[in-house]
Amino acid sequence: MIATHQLRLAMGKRTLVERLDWQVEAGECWSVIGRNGAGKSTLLRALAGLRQPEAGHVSIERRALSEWPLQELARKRAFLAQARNDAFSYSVIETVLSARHPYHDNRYWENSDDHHAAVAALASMEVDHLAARDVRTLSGGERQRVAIAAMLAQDTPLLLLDEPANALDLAHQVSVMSLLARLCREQHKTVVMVGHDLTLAHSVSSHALLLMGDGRWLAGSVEEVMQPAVLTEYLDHPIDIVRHGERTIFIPGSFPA
Ligand SMILES: Nc1ncnc2c1ncn2[C@@H]1O[C@H](COP(=O)(O)OP(=O)(O)OP(=O)(O)O)[C@@H](O)[C@H]1O
Repeated sequence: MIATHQLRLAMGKRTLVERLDWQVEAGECWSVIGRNGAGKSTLLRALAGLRQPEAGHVSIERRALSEWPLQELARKRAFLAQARNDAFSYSVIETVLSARHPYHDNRYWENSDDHHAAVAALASMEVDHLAARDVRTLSGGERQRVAIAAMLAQDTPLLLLDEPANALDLAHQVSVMSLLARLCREQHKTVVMVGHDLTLAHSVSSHALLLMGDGRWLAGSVEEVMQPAVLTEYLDHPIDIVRHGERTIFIPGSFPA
């Protein structure tokens, strides 16, 4: 679905990712994990085609990003940024409808399919009751769920999400992450997301990409990669795991007295 080829990302003199050869197949759900500043958001922006890599390239369905016409690319991948800044007054439904623009070839207004997709996406995020509200009046968690709804309404096979659980209460963290896992399993969508909650990442992801922040990286299934010793090295802090029934819970190794 999406792949990187000898990708190099750097910020000034600092190398973040070096020679990343990575393949993500359709239906897989990947979590990108690493310390603050390791380069996770930078990588996600490069995958979305919003940032030029220092070397190498990204391809979607074996075609380099630079060869994709913008409108076709917008039907292929959706991107959830980490932060939002609403400068203007738009209603929630207008915000979600605007995500349908890649499907408007020769027209500038929406049809009933767009409305149906927008309302369904709002309902899946349990924010349909907020449809008429100005986005600037929403709480942080409500705004995040509207942004995810807009992404879902774009109806792309590839979803790139930077910290989707940000600002969400516990119940919504679980429901949003479960929805993403279900989209991969049942609709063969492909998800690449950045997150800091290891337990949540492990419970919904099929694969993980660890970034060290100095160029080094490790990619594989969650069983291979999310090992306490490996995470301890990549996160520079002791990580233990506790088994609870079927679940694996990740905890920081020690708290200072
Ligand atoms: N525009 C910029 N100018 C200078 N440095 C930048 C810029 N954007 C990002 N950086 C730096 O590049 C590094 C990687 O940033 P990035 O946002 O990709 O990290 P991250 O892994 O997503 O971190 P976090 O977990 O804190 O969100 C950081 O050290 C950051 O300070």
